[in-house]
Amino acid sequence: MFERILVCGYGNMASAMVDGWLKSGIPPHHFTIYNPRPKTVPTGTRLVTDLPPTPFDAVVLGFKPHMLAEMATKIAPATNGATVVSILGGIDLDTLRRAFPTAGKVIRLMPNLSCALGKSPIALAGRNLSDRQRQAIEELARPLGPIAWVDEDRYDLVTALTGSGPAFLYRFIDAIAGAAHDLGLEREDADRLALAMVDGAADLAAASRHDPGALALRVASPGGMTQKGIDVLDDGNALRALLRETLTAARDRGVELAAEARKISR
Ligand SMILES: NC(=O)C1=CN([C@@H]2O[C@H](COP(=O)(O)OP(=O)(O)OC[C@H]3O[C@@H](n4cnc5c(N)ncnc54)[C@H](OP(=O)(O)O)[C@@H]3O)[C@@H](O)[C@H]2O)C=CC1
Ligand SMILES: O=C(O)[C@@H]1CCC=N1
Repeated sequence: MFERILVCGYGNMASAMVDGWLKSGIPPHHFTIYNPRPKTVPTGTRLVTDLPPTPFDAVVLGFKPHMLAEMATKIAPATNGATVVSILGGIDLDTLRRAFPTAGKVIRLMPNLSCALGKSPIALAGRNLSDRQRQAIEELARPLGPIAWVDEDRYDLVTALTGSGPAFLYRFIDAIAGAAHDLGLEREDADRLALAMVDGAADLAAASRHDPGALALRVASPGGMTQKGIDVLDDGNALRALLRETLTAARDRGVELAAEARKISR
């Protein structure tokens, strides 16, 4: 188990992870949070604006991918012998290893914001890990949500699905509420009803023995209202095609981010 954890960069994602870890019962004094500008951090964690000279078991990279080269130099001493855990979209294991040559192991961990509730799928990738190292990583990841080890050649696709996915879903909720408003509902009512509908539908899908495709058929009575709406989404495979394009664009941006980081780190 990692006990001395340095979190580098404390923005939207890293703060959601710390919230998830604290909610799971990990003692707050395990966390040192490094951010160049002061931030409000949870009680009992330690905020530093300069890196302390103390060693760490794990260093979580919570900054933006384009900062990798600058940060690698800055935080190098803290990564000596530590497990580096990167949430940086697109940045591959080879680039991370070049950036942190004295780290113990380098791991990719892809969360989403739901890890604050312990409900984010967590994609993991790493190489040549002993059983003990795997176990330590899994113990760190599990409080944030269900974990899956992923081959690196599919990692950007998984990132598009589970890391970026909440943004696509939020857009869907916003769009269906917006459409209901366009057709005559008060916007506030439409927002509230759309969110409650998604909340219940997601819970039901998670608890159901039926897959979402089959559940859709259980909603749609033959010859009824829902089927007419589904026909619009299915016409020319419109929804599926739009989402394939969406995931492709997000996935391919990961490849570009990795290429940009490799250029900088040479
Ligand atoms: N947002 C999301 O849902 C997800 C994000 N990610 C990944 O998480 C990472 C962070 O994204 P996100 O949280 O959205 O971005 P944010 O902009 O919210 O967070 C970035 C953080 O880095 C800090 N920072 C800036 N400069 C430095 C520095 N020199 N040293 C240390 N910290 C610094 C910023 O501090 P300040 O605020 O003071 O500028 C900020 O706290 C990215 O690599 C992204 O790919 C992965 C999965 C999902
Ligand atoms: O937008 C991004 O690049 C990151 C990766 C997944 C979610 N946010």
